[in-house]
Amino acid sequence: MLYPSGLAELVAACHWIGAKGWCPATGGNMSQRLDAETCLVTESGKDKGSLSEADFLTVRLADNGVADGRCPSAETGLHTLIYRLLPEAGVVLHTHSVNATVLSRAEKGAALALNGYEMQKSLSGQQTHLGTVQIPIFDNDQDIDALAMRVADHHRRQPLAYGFLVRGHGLYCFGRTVAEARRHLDGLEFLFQCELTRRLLEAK
Ligand SMILES: CSCCC(=O)C(=O)COP(=O)(O)O
Ligand SMILES: [Zn+2]
Repeated sequence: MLYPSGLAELVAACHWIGAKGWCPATGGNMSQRLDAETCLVTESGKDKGSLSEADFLTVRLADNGVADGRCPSAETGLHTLIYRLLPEAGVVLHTHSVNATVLSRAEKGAALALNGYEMQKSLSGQQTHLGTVQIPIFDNDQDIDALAMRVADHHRRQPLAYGFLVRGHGLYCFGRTVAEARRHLDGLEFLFQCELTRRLLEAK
């Protein structure tokens, strides 16, 4: 297979994510849009911190179909949903960090509200710490189609930006490019760490 030029950058981002400890065991999955109809998605069950370009499979956005009989991520339906809903999305990163996993359970509401942090400006379009960034939280579900339907319903009422949490599971985040998705992931993970620490300190 001829790999697209941007894929090396995504593989490097996966290695960085692995080094950060945000994809323990075989957790997490990553993807990159190829065009209006297809994307590349990581093969299921791999260690996402030590991927190579050969570990990405071409998947159809319309029906999650794969040409060569290999098995893409069990959560492929969430990646393809994001590309269908957001034509500007070019890269999706899904991680299982401790902070995203714990905070998504500690917050019982339907969204995590982040405000007062300078690092909110790591998210495209955010210009001040005075605004509130709402990261939606969806209850986890082993039925990815059902989870994807809830995400799609939410998007129709309130368009997704940056990403969303899945309760007790992890973070999905996205960007137009690898660099933007990576900045969003780094920024959100920093904000999760701050918010979790703040809640712990203020609970005393
Ligand atoms: C131990 S990981 C459980 C499945 C999961 O949530 C995940 O992100 C990895 O699934 P994949 O099929 O993409 O390897
Ligand atoms: Zn997962």
